[in-house]
Amino acid sequence: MSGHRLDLRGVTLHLNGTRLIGPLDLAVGPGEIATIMGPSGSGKSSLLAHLCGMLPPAFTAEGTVLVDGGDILALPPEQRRIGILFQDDLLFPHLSVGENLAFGLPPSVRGRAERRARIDQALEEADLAGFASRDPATLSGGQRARAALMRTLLSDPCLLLLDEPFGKLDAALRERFRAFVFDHARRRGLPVLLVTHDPADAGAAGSGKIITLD
Ligand SMILES: Nc1ncnc2c1ncn2[C@@H]1O[C@H](COP(=O)(O)OP(=O)(O)OP(=O)(O)O)[C@@H](O)[C@H]1O
Repeated sequence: MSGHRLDLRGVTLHLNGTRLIGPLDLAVGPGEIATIMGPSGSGKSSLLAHLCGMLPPAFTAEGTVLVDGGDILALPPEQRRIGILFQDDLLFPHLSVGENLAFGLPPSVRGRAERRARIDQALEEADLAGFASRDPATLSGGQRARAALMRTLLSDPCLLLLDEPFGKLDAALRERFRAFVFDHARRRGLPVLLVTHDPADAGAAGSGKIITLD
């Protein structure tokens, strides 16, 4: 299968000079989902922030992060082509659903018609055809969650980071949205790092790659 690969080599984080994480070694192949678990404060979100180039100043880091064999830590954050999804969908409330999705599109996608076509296709894939002009507040939790994922995927990422994205959804919705996210990651060949407290998420991920921080 074509797609992207993530390799963490000796990734270590220190917080105020004390080791918090690592050294971590992990290889995640195209469409594979690795799970990061561990108690509150163990550094799960900080690991994702490090990959994105958003680590707060109290932290220092060592090790290498390769995407498709290239060292992404050498790149500025905006060039790393990372998609991230949080527990809160973070849709902008003052913009329509379509305008929210437009934020995901890279500037290289030019022209009104092309941008509109990409957004409409994403909405269709998310079972949200015709929702472009809707106010996000009028969507159900599941619809908002799917719109947020599509906004992330429109940026054409090489890597998907998920920080408890299923945490606030009720059980039935959680399972459906999880399957939706995993399916999209697999079809696009995206390696995924999933931060979760729920062992059921790790089971559903199916890779058996579970990193437990302590
Ligand atoms: N901006 C910051 N400056 C200093 N320390 C921070 C900062 N952000 C987080 N920390 C500390 O870093 C440690 C790891 O936090 P992090 O949010 O990565 O943990 P987590 O495992 O994601 O926790 P949770 O499950 O509660 O979200 C904690 O001790 C936290 O207090």
